[in-house]
Amino acid sequence: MALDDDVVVVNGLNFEQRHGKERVRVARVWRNQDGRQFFVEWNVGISLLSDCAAAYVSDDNSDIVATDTMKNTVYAKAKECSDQLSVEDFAILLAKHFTLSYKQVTTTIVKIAEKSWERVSVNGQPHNHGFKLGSEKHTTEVIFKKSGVLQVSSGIEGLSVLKTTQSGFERFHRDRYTALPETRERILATEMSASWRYSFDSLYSIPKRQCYFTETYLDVKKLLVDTFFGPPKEGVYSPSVQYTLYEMAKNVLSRVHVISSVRLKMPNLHFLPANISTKDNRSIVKFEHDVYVPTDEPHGSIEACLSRLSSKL
Ligand SMILES: O=c1[nH]c(=O)c2[nH]c(=O)[nH]c2[nH]1
Repeated sequence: MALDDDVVVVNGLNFEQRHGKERVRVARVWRNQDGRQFFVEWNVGISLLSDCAAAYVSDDNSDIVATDTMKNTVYAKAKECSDQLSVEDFAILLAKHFTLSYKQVTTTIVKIAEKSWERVSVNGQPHNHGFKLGSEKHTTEVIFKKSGVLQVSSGIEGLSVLKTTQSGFERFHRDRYTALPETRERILATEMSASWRYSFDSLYSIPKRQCYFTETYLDVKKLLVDTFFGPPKEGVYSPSVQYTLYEMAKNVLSRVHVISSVRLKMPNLHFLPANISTKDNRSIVKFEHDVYVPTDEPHGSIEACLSRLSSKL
C-alpha cells in the first residue's frame, strides 16, 4: 500500500516521518474451565503515521503519542482480550485502536511475530499446560488508515526444510567462471520465509470466526511444506529451487482464494559433497552421496512474488 499521502510540505521541503515502538514483548495465557490452558508469545512493533510535524521543527510535542503509551497499550489490550484470538486479530485490534483513538494519526502499521509454542504430549496425551518451542515464527503486518482502508498480511519466518534426494540442477548457463557440475542427485535445504497478503480491504470484510487467520496460516504452511516434499513415498523431483518455489506459491494462490499475493524467500543452503584426498591424490573420503559438509554461508538467495492479476500490490 502506498503511503505517499503522508508526505507533507514543511518549510518548503517534502517531509515524511513516522514513530512507534519496536520489540514490545507480551505473553498471554487463557485458561479454560476444563483445565486446558492456551499460551501465546508475541513480539509487537507499532508505527504511527501522524500529524506531529511541529515536534520536529519546534518544541511542541502536543501531538505526539508517546511511544511509552504505545507499549502500555499492547499490555492493556492483551489484558482486555478475555477470549483467545489470532495474532492477526490482535494486530487489527491494535491498529484500529491507534488510528481511531487519535485525531492526528492517519495510519497505523502493526507488525507482530508469534513464537511457535506448541502444546506437548506426555504419554501420547496433549498436556493441559505444557508447551515446547518450535523453530518457525508466524508473522503478521496490518496497516489501517483513517479512511477505513485495511491491509492484512501474514507470513512464516525461519521454516527449515530439507530433503535428501529428488533434487537436481542441470542445464544452467555456463561460462568460463562456471565450475559447478550438473547433478540430478543432491540435498535440497532451505530456511523458508513466506508472506502473503489477504484480499480483505476493510474491517467489515474480515471474517468474524475466532480462529480464521490461525486456520488459514496452518493451511498455507501445510500447502508450502507438502509442495516442497511431494508425496511421502516417492516425493517430487525439484529441477531447481526456482521451480519448486514457483510451484509452492502457485499452489497457495490456487487453493486459498482469500490470498491475493504470496512472496517466498528460499535461501539455497548447500550441503557440499565431502571429498577428501591427500596431496598425492590418495582418497581419504570418497563422496558416494553419503557424507556432506553442511554450510550456511555463502548461500544462494532465491526470492519471488506471485500475485493475482487483479490484486493491488
Ligand atoms: O536450484 C538452484 N538454483 C540456482 O540458481 C543455483 N545456483 C547454483 O549454484 N545452484 C543452484 N541451484
